[in-house]
Amino acid sequence: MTLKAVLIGPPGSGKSTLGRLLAERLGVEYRDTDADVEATAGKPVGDIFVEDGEERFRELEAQAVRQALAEHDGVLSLGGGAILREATQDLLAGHPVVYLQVGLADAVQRVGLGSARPLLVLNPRSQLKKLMEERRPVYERLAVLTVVTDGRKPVELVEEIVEGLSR
Ligand SMILES: Nc1ncnc2c1ncn2[C@@H]1O[C@H](COP(=O)(O)OP(=O)(O)OP(=O)(O)O)[C@@H](O)[C@H]1O
Ligand SMILES: O=C(O)C1=C[C@@H](O)[C@@H](O)[C@H](O)C1
Ligand SMILES: [Mg+2]
Repeated sequence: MTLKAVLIGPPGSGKSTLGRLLAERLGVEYRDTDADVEATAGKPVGDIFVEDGEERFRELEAQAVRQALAEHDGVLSLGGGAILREATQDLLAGHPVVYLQVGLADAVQRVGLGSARPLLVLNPRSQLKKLMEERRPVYERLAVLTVVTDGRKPVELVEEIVEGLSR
């Protein structure tokens, strides 16, 4: 078995939600680098940001992506900012990378006002807008398939991914 899909996109694009559903649909294992980092650090992503800093989180994240790409068969969802590291961008070449695109309105609605996302604690709307604008070119460049998720149901999106990757 080989890696079936790597999901990338900003917070709220649905990487974790669709990743789980896609893996179920394909009958393969699901893995999420945010969960891998939390397991390694022994604490939630938010606590790593606060106690150790974003740089430390990015270091752990880069290692988690490297390890997952080397050993995981199935569907892999990346943390929203994992693609910022050049080494990670290089590692993703040749993999079935799917960019989950989402507009600001839907993304804001989906992430809500919860504080589980450390980068969005202060003024989530403007933080999200800035982050999405900065990252969009990277997401687009790395993807072999782009799926527009606004107003679409997760189950429909999973079918679109399966179809898009089989072409
Ligand atoms: N297509 C969709 N339509 C409506 N709600 C959605 C959709 N996709 C995801 N959601 C909801 O949006 C929220 C965020 O989704 P999810 O956690 O999957 O995003 P993520 O891309 O993994 O974010 P992060 O980068 O923070 O890990 C969840 O509450 C989820 O149920
Ligand atoms: O977009 C980001 O930079 C992040 C997204 C989440 O998946 C987590 O990896 C963390 O909250 C940072
Ligand atoms: Mg997620």
